[in-house]
Amino acid sequence: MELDKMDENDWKYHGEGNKSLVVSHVQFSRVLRLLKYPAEDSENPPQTVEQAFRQIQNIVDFSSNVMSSLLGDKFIHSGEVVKLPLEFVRQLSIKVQHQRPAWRCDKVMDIYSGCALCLPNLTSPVLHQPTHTPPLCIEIKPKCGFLPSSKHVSKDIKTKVCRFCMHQHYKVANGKWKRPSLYCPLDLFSGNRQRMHFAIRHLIEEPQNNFKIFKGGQCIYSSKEVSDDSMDLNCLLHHLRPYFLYGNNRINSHMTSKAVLNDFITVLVNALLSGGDGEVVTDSRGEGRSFCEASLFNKERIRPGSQGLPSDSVLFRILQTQMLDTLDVEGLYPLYRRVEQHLQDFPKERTRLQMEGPYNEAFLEKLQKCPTEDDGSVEYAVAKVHQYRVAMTAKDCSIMVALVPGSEEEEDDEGIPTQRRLRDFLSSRPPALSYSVSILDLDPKPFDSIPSQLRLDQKIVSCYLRTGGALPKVSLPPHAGIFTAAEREDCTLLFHPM
Ligand SMILES: O=P(O)(O)O[C@@H]1[C@@H](OP(=O)(O)O)[C@H](OP(=O)(O)O)[C@H](O)[C@H](OP(=O)(O)O)[C@H]1OP(=O)(O)O
Ligand SMILES: Nc1ncnc2c1ncn2[C@@H]1O[C@H](COP(=O)(O)OP(=O)(O)OP(=O)(O)O)[C@@H](O)[C@H]1O
Repeated sequence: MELDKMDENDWKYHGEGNKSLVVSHVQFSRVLRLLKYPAEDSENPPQTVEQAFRQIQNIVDFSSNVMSSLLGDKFIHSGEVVKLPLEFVRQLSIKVQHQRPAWRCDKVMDIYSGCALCLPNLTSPVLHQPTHTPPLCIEIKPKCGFLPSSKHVSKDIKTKVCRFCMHQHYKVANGKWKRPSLYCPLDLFSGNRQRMHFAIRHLIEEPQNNFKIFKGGQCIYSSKEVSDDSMDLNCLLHHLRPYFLYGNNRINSHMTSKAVLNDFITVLVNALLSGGDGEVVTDSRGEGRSFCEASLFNKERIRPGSQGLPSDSVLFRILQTQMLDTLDVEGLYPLYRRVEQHLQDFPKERTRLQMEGPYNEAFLEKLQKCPTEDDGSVEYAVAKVHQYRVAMTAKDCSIMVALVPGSEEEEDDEGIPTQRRLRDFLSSRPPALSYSVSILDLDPKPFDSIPSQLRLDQKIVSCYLRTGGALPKVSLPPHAGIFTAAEREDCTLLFHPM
């Protein structure tokens, strides 16, 4: 990529979150992630070029020096900061504007600094061998996978119903989403295949901002708008079918929709549990803390067998990092206040305590060497705050699973199709799809955001208690003709046992 010869026509809108907007290159497997600002700041840049550059460099450092050590560097692509011509950025901003979802337009793309993060495009991985069917990439934002056990938790409900499930009530009540999602992160993080299947089914049913599917780099399935009435599941099935035709099905092209979805979810569960030969760790969330009372999964249906995640799987690593939040925001807040007071008294300490970075090894050491007991020191409080911020990042990151079909030209040394291809073609087992797993969106969460996180926590809990945990019936997701009422009761009716 030649930075002095940038042409907006080589880039297209790819997606965005709350803090950044992403464009992808039309030819190469690269994306540019640009900062966003509140629309009211659009006339005056809210920070200088140097500050914007530092903000993005902080993201790179936090990802490569801190999160990658906790999550495993095999999952992480930290990217690099690039300085783009301002005219290119302005033209790009005009070009992508009409493709942006209306509900994200309360923020505008940064057109002043010219700084961006350049990353590999995880939705169109570079292939060693060409395939007729393009890679399928599934993005999951799993959110928090455990119930807090901190003694500082003031409302019992927080130890029974997970934050995501409670938050759904608040989001629907406030119009962020029209319908609630019945996905429960505790099922996804359980390591139990039945529960994971159940969780993914609900992500498909109501993706919100937690689930997207890309084919050949194009988003083919997501919640486009707040008011989106129904996801076209049939259209999704049409896209998925070619990846899951095998054995006799491949010959007569017949496969039921349920079988296609079932195979798709099975492959996804396999990828999420993969990661080498790591031992399976019994549920690290502790006795009684691994089930959310709001999940519709029927516990009695669990077949004996695997419970817990392989220790080198992506889900295990994310969960362990999330669990660095040992105090819950309620227990953390007094420590935040201690640090805040200290910084007011000694402003120069902000640098020594690395409140805004640099995110280097010393920062990682600070949070890893935190004493177990509170000795009243500011060092203890800072270490807990740093741990909490890292946990917040892990609670808000996304997983990208890339599924790559075997190459059609795959041959052994003598030019004969490999045994595996032949076996897949003839057998009644799903064809081998190779997969790779990455984690994205590993930005540091600002120290100053802790008070608003406490306020949001309080609002979510009181909204849930006010409604008694009951969701309005009319707002339940439609099932696009695929999920029947009986299937809602029992996931095993829809999805075959594995
Ligand atoms: O607080 P939460 O759990 O609602 O998470 C926010 C996300 O909302 P979600 O519930 O996932 O829809 C929110 O996502 P959306 O804008 O809703 O897509 C952001 O990821 C936000 O992070 P940041 O402030 O942009 O760094 C996230 O904020 P924090 O991670 O800073 O709390
Ligand atoms: N390296 C990448 N390759 C492909 N797509 C990406 C990449 N990074 C981000 N994206 C896409 O862009 C979207 C927005 O990116 P990202 O989640 O990093 O934004 P954000 O503003 O930080 O999100 P949040 O709302 O969580 O703060 C992602 O959901 C994903 O679909």
